[in-house]
Amino acid sequence: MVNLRKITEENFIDAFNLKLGKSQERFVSHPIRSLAQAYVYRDQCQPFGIYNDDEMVGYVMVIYDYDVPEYDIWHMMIDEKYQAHGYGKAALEQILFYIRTKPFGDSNRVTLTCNRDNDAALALYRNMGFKETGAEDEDEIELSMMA
Ligand SMILES: CC(=O)SCCNC(=O)CCNC(=O)[C@H](O)C(C)(C)COP(=O)(O)OP(=O)(O)OC[C@H]1O[C@@H](n2cnc3c(N)ncnc32)[C@H](O)[C@@H]1OP(=O)(O)O
Repeated sequence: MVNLRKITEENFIDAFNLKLGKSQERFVSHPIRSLAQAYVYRDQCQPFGIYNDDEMVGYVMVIYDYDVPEYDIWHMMIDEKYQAHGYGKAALEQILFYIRTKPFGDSNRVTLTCNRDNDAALALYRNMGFKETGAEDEDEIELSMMA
């Protein structure tokens, strides 16, 4: 069963060892880089390992933007050998459940950006109810929903 676990000293090496497909590396920062950013934003974000039972199969970070305010989903990835097993969809449901607990502040708005060529991720987000906001930055388009 898919579950989220906070990144701690117990599991950060497992996050370091997650692998993207070669063609996917341009779509998302690897957890190593993401965790460096998580340190910078440590008062407003939570990085998670995505688990199937006790096995780490992916990674994601939730960060609160106090200026909007809104919750943002950053750097979501499923290890290439575990993709297309339903883990991404199940993890996204868990992420929205976490955001509904409003861990950093009072907003139901959830936003992410995704490369316009990333068909798999765009299908996942659109199926979950995310809609384009019209904002874009180079190859990244912004999508948003109310949790
Ligand atoms: C905000 C951001 O972080 S954007 C960056 C997103 N991350 C990446 O691009 C990293 C590389 N990709 C991945 O890690 C994964 O492919 C993810 C996270 C996008 C999806 O995770 P997966 O576990 O593979 O997806 P899962 O098996 O749960 O499928 C969920 C939906 O995604 C879509 N999908 C998954 N794989 C594909 C594919 N190869 N082609 C098209 N659509 C796909 C489908 O809509 C699918 O739903 P369905 O099975 O009901 O049709």
